[in-house]
Amino acid sequence: MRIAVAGTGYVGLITGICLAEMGHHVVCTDVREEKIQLLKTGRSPIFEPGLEPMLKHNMSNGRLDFTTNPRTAYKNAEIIFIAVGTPENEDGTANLDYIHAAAYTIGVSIENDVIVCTKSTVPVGTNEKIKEIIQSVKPPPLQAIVVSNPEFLREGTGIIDFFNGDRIVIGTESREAASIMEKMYLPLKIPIMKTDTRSAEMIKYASNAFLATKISFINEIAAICEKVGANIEEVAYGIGKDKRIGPHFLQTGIGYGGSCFPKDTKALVQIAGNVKHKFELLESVIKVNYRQQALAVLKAKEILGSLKDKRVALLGLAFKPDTDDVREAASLTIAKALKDEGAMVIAYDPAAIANARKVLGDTIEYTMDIQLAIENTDAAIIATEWDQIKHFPLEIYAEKMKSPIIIDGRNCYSLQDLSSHPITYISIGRPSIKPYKVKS
Ligand SMILES: NC(=O)c1ccc[n+]([C@@H]2O[C@H](COP(=O)([O-])OP(=O)(O)OC[C@H]3O[C@@H](n4cnc5c(N)ncnc54)[C@H](O)[C@@H]3O)[C@@H](O)[C@H]2O)c1
Ligand SMILES: O=c1ccn([C@@H]2O[C@H](COP(=O)(O)OP(=O)(O)O[C@H]3O[C@H](CO)[C@@H](O)[C@H](O)[C@H]3O)[C@@H](O)[C@H]2O)c(=O)[nH]1
Repeated sequence: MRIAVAGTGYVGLITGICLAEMGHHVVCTDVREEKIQLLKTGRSPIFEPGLEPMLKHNMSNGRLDFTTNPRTAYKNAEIIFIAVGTPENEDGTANLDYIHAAAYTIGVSIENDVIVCTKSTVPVGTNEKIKEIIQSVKPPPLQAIVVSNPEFLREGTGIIDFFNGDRIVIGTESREAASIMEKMYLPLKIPIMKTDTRSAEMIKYASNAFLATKISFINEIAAICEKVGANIEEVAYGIGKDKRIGPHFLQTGIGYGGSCFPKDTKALVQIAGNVKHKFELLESVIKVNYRQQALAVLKAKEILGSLKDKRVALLGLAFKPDTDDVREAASLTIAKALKDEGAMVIAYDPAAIANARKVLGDTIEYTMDIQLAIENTDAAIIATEWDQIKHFPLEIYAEKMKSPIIIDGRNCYSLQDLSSHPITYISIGRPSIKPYKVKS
């Protein structure tokens, strides 16, 4: 099929490249000239495992192209995917400016009947608005059928998720469009659910809200475990064995970040509020997450006293491993809090330094070498469970740090491994090892 994708961010680019890999002819378009220029040279503007080789492969076989010109992208397209951003407004609602602009450009550009398929996460009713905007510039008889097709991929495993998703949701009132979309996805052999547009839009928010709820729930249990002397790892394993609960998304830590859970939970609270429903459960999930992101610095203060002039290594900047994305990452909250306390911060990350620097500037130091990061520091805070951090030898902490104190916000190390090292180790929801008070 001939497919166009609007937006070459995490979702648009992964979707476009994977559709080309399936054998479709794909043209991706973006308003950002520098992204398109980079992509045209076969390089990916984002760090996503496996993406660049697949990009190069499909460009060289002629199935994948990039342009800043929407008319070129949409010419003769049978399906246009919208994958532009829907960031949060100050009041927590979803900002739909990019969606509306993309819809308008589609309306202006199209010259044949087309399916417009929304991958972006959008509040209920948005697809109706998209249709309205397109029709306002391109009225019938030209037909643009709008379909909601929410995306469930995770950053860092985007390609795996595209080809092995748990389900594909197709939301439309048009049987014809649903069957074309179904045919397109059929080779993936992923269960397809066809539903109405509004339910499809809601499925996306409800999925993310539920997953965020699991995380905040386990973080609450972890806080109680610390006080009653239980071990959260044992507890999460024990409850996850119950098939009705399941083992996923029960990893405790310093909270969820990323471009989706924080904004989508807030947007759903607003969506509920708009219809006079106070979503109290989700409001608490969000509150718990703020508390969780503040935890690492509180624990550092408990053990070190004042953080003024203390040198602290911040290990991990990305909101999760295998991505360069720092949007809403706990590391940013931690870095700012440490600076507010007067600490000197040196951060390590294998992929996300450039993006973190855009937010934090030169308020902290950066390095891509863990040994350099921890050298002569008073404490190390682990914010992301990169493999490079999880497998970093404990004896080197003891050797290189001024005082070997690790505050592990992602429970990277097993307590047994710690017991043979002279390290003070504070993690989340588990007993602390050799904690001692350092006089400030
Ligand atoms: N990041 C994820 O893992 C993920 C997963 C599922 C769903 N989503 C949702 O998908 C959407 C996109 O997320 P993302 O992380 O890929 O965003 P992103 O910010 O990484 O990328 C969005 C891209 O759209 C481009 N753009 C903006 N306006 C445009 C226009 N009019 N025409 C063409 N391009 C335009 C931007 O320049 C940018 O490159 C959001 O609604 C998000 O909630 C994201
Ligand atoms: O048990 C867990 C699982 C995750 N996290 C944190 O939760 C955040 C999000 O992680 P993850 O869901 O793996 O990454 P995302 O790429 O943000 O993916 C989520 O958000 C996407 C955008 O909507 C959806 O498409 C995905 O289905 C959904 O998992 C990260 O900060 C993780 O550290 C935890 O703290 N504990």
